[in-house]
Amino acid sequence: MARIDLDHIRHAYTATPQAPSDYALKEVNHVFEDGGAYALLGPSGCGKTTLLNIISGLLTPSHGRILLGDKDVTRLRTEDRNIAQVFQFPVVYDTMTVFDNLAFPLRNRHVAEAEVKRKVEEILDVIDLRAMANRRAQGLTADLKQKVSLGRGLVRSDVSAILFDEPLTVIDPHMKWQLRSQLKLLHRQFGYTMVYVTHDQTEALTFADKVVVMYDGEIVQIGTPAELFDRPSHTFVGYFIGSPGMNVLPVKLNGATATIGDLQIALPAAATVSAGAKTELGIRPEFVRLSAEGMPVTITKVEDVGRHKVARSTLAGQPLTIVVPEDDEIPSDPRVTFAPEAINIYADSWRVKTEA
Ligand SMILES: Nc1ncnc2c1ncn2[C@@H]1O[C@H](COP(=O)(O)OP(=O)(O)OP(=O)(O)O)[C@@H](O)[C@H]1O
Repeated sequence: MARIDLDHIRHAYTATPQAPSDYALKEVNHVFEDGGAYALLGPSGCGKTTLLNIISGLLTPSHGRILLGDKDVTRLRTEDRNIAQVFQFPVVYDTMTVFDNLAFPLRNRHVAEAEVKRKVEEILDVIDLRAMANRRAQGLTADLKQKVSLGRGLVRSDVSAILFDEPLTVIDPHMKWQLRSQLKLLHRQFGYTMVYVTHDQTEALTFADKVVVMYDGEIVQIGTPAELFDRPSHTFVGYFIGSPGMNVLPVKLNGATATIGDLQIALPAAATVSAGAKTELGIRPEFVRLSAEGMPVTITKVEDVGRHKVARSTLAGQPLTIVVPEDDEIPSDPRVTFAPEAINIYADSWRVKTEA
């Protein structure tokens, strides 16, 4: 396995890009560590597939270099990059048996037949298809075929990285969870470098050690699920991760005080921002406390979602979502306080350090 070095990568699909908006990838300059499990997460069109295709070699970036380990592979074809790929839809050889499909990448590299057998049987257990090993792939359902594709991606242990492009799209919902757990287990066992594209946050958060959040052609944060939840680097991360997403309120800043309308909110420490920046305060609905004390809110709607209630309200004319513990009553004169340690401050959408 190898680390993946994305060295000032930019990509435009147009021949003569000029404005930043001409670039599907604006500037990606990050390292994916050897043996890390990374999920590329972001909304449709943010550039996930473009980045994955640049790593795999299906696409050559307009600018920048890509290194696998110490080797510059920017100009190498996919076949010469030593990576395994699993796509959204199954790629199997219909006339071959399930066993032979899995054995194919190994036999292609002249692995000894005893080792082929050992490895294929191990993978058959992972994808739970041992009973079908001798069946032709042709007659299998789409989700079984996709399991075979997944297995083929996992069968070689000498690859630099394994890339997955929304591989569970065609898999039954209850199977998805099982396969995801299996992938995670395999990752722990063998230490593969894995990059997994998805637009599903549950899938990303359960699969990956590090989630790479992309937005509008940029990586806006790489972090553990906890880091993305507690300290979103960009307001988009706050909004995209978590359900409901983070509240983002326009505020004026003065040292360690944020002002919204006539209300003042004490910050854990002073936030320094450049003059003229758009300043906002982020607070997750879980850390807004509804009480008899604090800043007055107007509750507009309460949704009971089982484990807790979600109250939609307005604070100084701005929308504010509050997570209310299931057994708590909504007070008749509702007020809120913000847990100070859970407050994040943003200048032009990027987080500003406020820790003392
Ligand atoms: N072959 C192409 N030619 C021109 N533009 C493209 C091409 N492929 C992608 N794009 C554009 O590049 C941007 C990024 O697309 P990309 O497919 O990488 O996003 P994505 O995050 O993978 O989206 P999705 O989740 O929908 O697959 C989009 O604006 C898309 O329209």
